[in-house]
Amino acid sequence: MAPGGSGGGQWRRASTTFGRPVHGHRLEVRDLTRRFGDTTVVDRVSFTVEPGHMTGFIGANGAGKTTTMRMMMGVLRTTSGEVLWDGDAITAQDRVRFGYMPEERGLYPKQGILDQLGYLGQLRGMSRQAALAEAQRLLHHFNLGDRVKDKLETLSLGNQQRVQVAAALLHQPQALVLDEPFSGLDPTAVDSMVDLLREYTARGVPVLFSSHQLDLVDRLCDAMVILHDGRVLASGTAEQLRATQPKRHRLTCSADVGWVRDVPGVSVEDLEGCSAVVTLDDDSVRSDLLRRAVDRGLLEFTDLAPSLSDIYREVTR
Ligand SMILES: Nc1ncnc2c1ncn2[C@@H]1O[C@H](COP(=O)(O)OP(=O)(O)OP(=O)(O)O)[C@@H](O)[C@H]1O
Repeated sequence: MAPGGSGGGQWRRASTTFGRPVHGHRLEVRDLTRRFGDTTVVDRVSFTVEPGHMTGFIGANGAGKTTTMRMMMGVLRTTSGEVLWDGDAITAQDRVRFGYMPEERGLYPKQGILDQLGYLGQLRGMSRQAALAEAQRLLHHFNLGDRVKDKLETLSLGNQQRVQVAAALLHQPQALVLDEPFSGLDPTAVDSMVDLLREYTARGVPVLFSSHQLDLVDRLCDAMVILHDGRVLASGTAEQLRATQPKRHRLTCSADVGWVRDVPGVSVEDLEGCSAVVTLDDDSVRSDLLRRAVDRGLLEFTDLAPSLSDIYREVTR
């Protein structure tokens, strides 16, 4: 993903996700801004959700994620900036083909879930029969196959959440914009939701979802956008983001490694007995450090790849 946007009309070229070629659509926001009164809550936000990329949208409470997603979906007016679909200004017709799970959810508590999903599918242009068939498939996937006649309000909150996600997926959407789809789900429900979303990314569907669950974002995402006080602090694929971080290494010797503090060009992040986590000013420091370590019984010197959660903590510090 290219922070700050990229040229339009390039979506047909293949992009690669973990070596897997993917064709599909690309969803982009450019300089998106929203003010409420004198307060700017989304400030020139730019990022791209590439075809087939599961993109995590993360940031503290109030960072502006929901406001950004609402503008992307056209349910909230932008103050300035634009949303692009395959490089062109997005239209209402494009958005009809999106799957959107809003923060406020929006299904009727007192209506049977299959009935309700069938109706929603029809609103989105499906035949009733096709909508019911797809709704049943999705409900079955979420282990709700025996609850299809129940009213939404009789389901547990986690199960209601699954039905809300099914509603967003019903019409074979070409893009997914999901506001905290994993909140309140148990680990099994998370896994089955992940499986389902991967069906979409495998077909090239760009998926943007917000979450506070950094471990999950780490496990699931091809790319990430980090928002802080309405601004994008970092965005890109996991690989691109990792490349921006200082390289950390674990050094372990057969005796105490306190001496490592005195090696020029070495910064110690953590030290406990025979083991330390260090960063090096540059690559030339490595041979000096290793020479000294060999003299002191070197057991291990390994590169530590930062997790996306580490990157998040680093850039929002
Ligand atoms: N209609 C509104 N009028 C005034 N301020 C608003 C309005 N909607 C949102 N805000 C403010 O915009 C800021 C961003 O809110 P938003 O809901 O987009 O954040 P968020 O990142 O989704 O947070 P959370 O993780 O808590 O859901 C907040 O300070 C919020 O109070």
